[in-house]
Amino acid sequence: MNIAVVGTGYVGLVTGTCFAETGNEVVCIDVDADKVQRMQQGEVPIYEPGLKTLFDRNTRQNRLQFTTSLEEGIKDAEVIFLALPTPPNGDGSADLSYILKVAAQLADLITDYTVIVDKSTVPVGTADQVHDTLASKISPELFDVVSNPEFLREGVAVDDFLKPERVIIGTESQRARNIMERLYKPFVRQGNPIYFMDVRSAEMTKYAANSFLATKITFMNDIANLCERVGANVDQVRIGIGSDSRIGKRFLFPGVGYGGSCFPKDVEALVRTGQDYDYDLRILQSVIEVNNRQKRILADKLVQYLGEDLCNKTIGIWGLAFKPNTDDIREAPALYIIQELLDRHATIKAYDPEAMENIRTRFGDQVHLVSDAYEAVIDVDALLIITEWSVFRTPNFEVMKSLMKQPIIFDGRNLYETDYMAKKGFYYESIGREVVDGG
Ligand SMILES: NC(=O)C1=CN([C@@H]2O[C@H](COP(=O)(O)OP(=O)(O)OC[C@H]3O[C@@H](n4cnc5c(N)ncnc54)[C@H](O)[C@@H]3O)[C@@H](O)[C@H]2O)C=CC1
Ligand SMILES: O=C(O)[C@H]1O[C@H](OP(=O)(O)OP(=O)(O)OC[C@H]2O[C@@H](n3ccc(=O)[nH]c3=O)[C@H](O)[C@@H]2O)[C@H](O)[C@@H](O)[C@@H]1O
Repeated sequence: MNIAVVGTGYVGLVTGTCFAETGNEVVCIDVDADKVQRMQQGEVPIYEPGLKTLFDRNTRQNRLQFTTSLEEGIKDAEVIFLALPTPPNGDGSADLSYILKVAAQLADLITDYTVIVDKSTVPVGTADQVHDTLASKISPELFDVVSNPEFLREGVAVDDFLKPERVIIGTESQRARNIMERLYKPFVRQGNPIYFMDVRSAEMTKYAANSFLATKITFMNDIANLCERVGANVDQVRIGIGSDSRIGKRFLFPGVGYGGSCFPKDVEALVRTGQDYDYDLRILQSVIEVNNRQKRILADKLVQYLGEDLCNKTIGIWGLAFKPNTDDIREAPALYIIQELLDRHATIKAYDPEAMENIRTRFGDQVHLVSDAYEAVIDVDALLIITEWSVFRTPNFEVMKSLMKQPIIFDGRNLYETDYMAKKGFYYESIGREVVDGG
């Protein structure tokens, strides 16, 4: 099938590449000329495990192409995926201008029946707006607008796309349904379902899923903070509740708050949708509040221990990306923690396996970026662990102790056993567990 994907970010590029992998002819379109040129020259502009292999294979076989021209890109397309940004407006609502602008452009270009797919995360009613935008210029016979929200996670995006637990397709058109089914069949071979539903339910499913997951994490962060106060260990509590299949083991890891380009904006946008319909989503309002507090918790712990003024202190940081296996720093807790430390005049040394370029763009030389984890602890007064990259899980603590000015660790991801850290001679604070002082 001929497919066009508009927007080649994390979602668009993975979507386009994976559809090429199953034999479709895919053209990816982006307004970022530099990005398009890099992709045309064989460079994958984002870090996403497994993507490069698929990208190379499909570009080599000419099933995956790139252009800045919408007109050229959609020329033969039966299906056009919109994988465009939907960033938050000032009031928390989703900015639909990217989507509606492209929809208006498509209205001037479509001449044969085409399925337009909202792949971006968009509020309930957006597919109707896209439909109306097109219908203001061309006959509704010439297109259907489908909602097909994406559930991939960054860091495992290719795997998630190739083996989705479910595919959600919102459409009332049998013709569009048949086309979408044909497209997705290769990905649901293992018996995972495609759920067809009405467009508004599909749009709502995406926000409900992200908001539920954000709530689950935030609930655990709240419980963790209480565990610290009552002398319980949140890791044991997590195992204790997670073995109840009604609760489930996954997404119960407490930490430094959820970040990323989606949970924060999507929870805000759903609250906003509630307000638009005179309904207060009170649980989600609390989730936002608790998460904002949690993002600063590691800095708060540090300040409580080392004092308010950090001007003569050097702080090491391990992990800058909002989660492991990505270079993405959008809404990463590290951004908030770094800003807090800078406001308190600390010197910062930081290491992340993939996200340092993005941090450099954001903070310039205010943060000393170093080339490995051990370098980031040389002469530091304390180390903060913000992202749970595998490389941080079993470091040589003897070497660390010899390099650090003081053996003090604030671990936002509970990577180590507290008893062990005490035995190794560290002052060690983590999330929802006892503080130990082996010094
Ligand atoms: N990043 C993720 O893990 C997931 C994101 N989503 C949703 O998917 C959508 C896209 O997200 P990302 O891929 O992360 O965004 P992104 O910001 O990484 O990529 C968007 C791309 O669209 C391009 N673009 C902007 N205007 C354009 C135009 N007029 N024509 C062509 N290209 C244009 C940009 O240059 C950029 O390359 C958002 O709605 C997001 O909420 C959904 C599931 C997962
Ligand atoms: O709509 C989206 O963009 C995507 O948002 C999330 O994916 P992603 O943001 O890539 O990453 P997650 O693995 O969900 O992690 C999000 C945040 O929650 C945090 N988290 C996650 C799990 C956990 O147990 N604890 C925890 O603090 C992570 O550290 C991270 O900051 C969802 O998991 C995807 O299903 C969805 O498609």
